[in-house]
Amino acid sequence: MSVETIPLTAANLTAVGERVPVPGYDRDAVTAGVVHFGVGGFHRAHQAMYLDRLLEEDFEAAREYGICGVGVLPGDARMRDALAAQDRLYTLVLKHPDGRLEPRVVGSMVEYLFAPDDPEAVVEKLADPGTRIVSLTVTEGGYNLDDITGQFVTGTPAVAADAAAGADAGRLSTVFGFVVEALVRRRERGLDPFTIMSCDNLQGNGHLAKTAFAAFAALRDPALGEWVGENVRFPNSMVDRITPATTPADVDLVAREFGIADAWPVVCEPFTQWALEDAFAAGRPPLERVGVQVVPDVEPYELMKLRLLNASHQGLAYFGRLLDHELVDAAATDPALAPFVRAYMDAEATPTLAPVPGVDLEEYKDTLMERFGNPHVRDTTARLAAESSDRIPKWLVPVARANLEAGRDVHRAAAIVASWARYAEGVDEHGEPITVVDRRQDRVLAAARRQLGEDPLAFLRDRELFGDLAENEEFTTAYRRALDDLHRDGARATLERLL
Ligand SMILES: NC(=O)c1ccc[n+]([C@@H]2O[C@H](COP(=O)([O-])OP(=O)(O)OC[C@H]3O[C@@H](n4cnc5c(N)ncnc54)[C@H](O)[C@@H]3O)[C@@H](O)[C@H]2O)c1
Ligand SMILES: O=P(O)(O)OC[C@@H](O)[C@@H](O)[C@H](O)[C@H](O)CO
Repeated sequence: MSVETIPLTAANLTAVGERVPVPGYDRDAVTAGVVHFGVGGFHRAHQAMYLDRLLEEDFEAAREYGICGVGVLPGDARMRDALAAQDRLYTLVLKHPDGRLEPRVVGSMVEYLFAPDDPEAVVEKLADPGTRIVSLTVTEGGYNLDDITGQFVTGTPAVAADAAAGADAGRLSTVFGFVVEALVRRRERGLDPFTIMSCDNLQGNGHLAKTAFAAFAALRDPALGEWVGENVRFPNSMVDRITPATTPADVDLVAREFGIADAWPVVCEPFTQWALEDAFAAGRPPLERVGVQVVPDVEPYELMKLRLLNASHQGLAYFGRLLDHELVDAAATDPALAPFVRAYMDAEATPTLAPVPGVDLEEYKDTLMERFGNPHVRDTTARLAAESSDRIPKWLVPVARANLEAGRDVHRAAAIVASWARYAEGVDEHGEPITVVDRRQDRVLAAARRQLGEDPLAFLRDRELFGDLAENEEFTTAYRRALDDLHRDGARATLERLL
């Protein structure tokens, strides 16, 4: 028997609350002290969920830390419209491995601004005395840093245009332009700067954010760059919760299972973790009360997560697709791929890690394999294989480099890079096209094709992605062998040999 769906809005919350848990706190009394750039699936499954939990458990401590989401890209108009129609409420559905669904309506986002509609409003929101934290999930590429030099890339057209626009807010379009102009206005008005909190999957995400924002500010005025570097705090963090892109099937599921009409719910795994450096200038919510690990040094947590989880995701992505797996759980339980990924974790990633306080790495890896294998999350190998050129250099290449320096084995990391090169040829093992989604798509595809001709290491020669790995004989031998095997025998036989 189907029940009539209730549109998710603030006015309907009592009725919705008879079907799923909803905020029990007074959302009208929540003010937005956190401005978040990059309101996608992950932010809504993670930071917004923790703040919602805190609002529920300790309203007085949290009420000034509601969220104002900001979208700066044209594609964010969809999020603007979806959230506007439902008073910034959305349903978060945890998908347990046994099939159980755990829904909750999250209420911590109380404002949303679409920057192209009114750029000045974004700057003024940031400059508002009530804004204490500016958080970011703008993807790995969003920091605009050169992978080799680590320097901010000043020549990107949007960045150059924002630097030239300066205080003319109407012409701003990047996160750098908005945030730096707001910092200038705060300084002029005698207000303390806010804290900039990166929640992207980057090692030293706070340090990298500092490099990027200080360098952008220096483009406007070198003294301003120094001031940002010296006066703004940038906590590092490790964030974790596997959150696939929402599909139309998820929208249907929320309507069918819970009777809620939600244009853009979020689905994710039940696991969640956030290790956060306690480095806030203008106050912070007591997130430790809702399970966040507030620690003095985040680096061991970051390295553990990026090298075991995210780099293993790269191991699952290309081999998985070449084995015809659309879904990550199928890739992660494939009898040829699962032991390969686990062997990469054990033999190559783990030796590069320092002990992590309170974590048993063997248990952590067991849990990862279980998380990858959760059949209900329905994460896709296509999601994991997108933007490879932002991911492989940041997560996997550092593992290979550390092992080469220590004289340890690198053949599994080399094989994962080879699987990316094979994938980037754009054709699968049945001759069907593979759609490569990457901001450096042209370059990557061209290198993969060149490699099929006269130069077998053409793909690896991109120094921006791989540094000098193409000159390392141990790495190139393993890489060429894996690639030759992939071409001659296919992914399954290659994985079997690698074991
Ligand atoms: N999805 C996950 O499982 C997960 C888990 C941990 C961390 N993360 C981090 O969160 C990031 C976003 O993941 P998601 O799943 O929410 O993706 P998503 O595609 O759902 O959302 C990304 C958001 O970032 C915005 N964005 C992208 N590039 C930008 C730029 N250059 N400037 C400003 N905004 C930009 C987009 O407009 C969108 O709003 C990841 O790149 C990763 O660093 C994701
Ligand atoms: O989202 P990205 O681009 O950083 O990377 C893809 C996945 O590896 C990532 O989203 C993981 O699912 C996530 O990091 C789990 O916490």
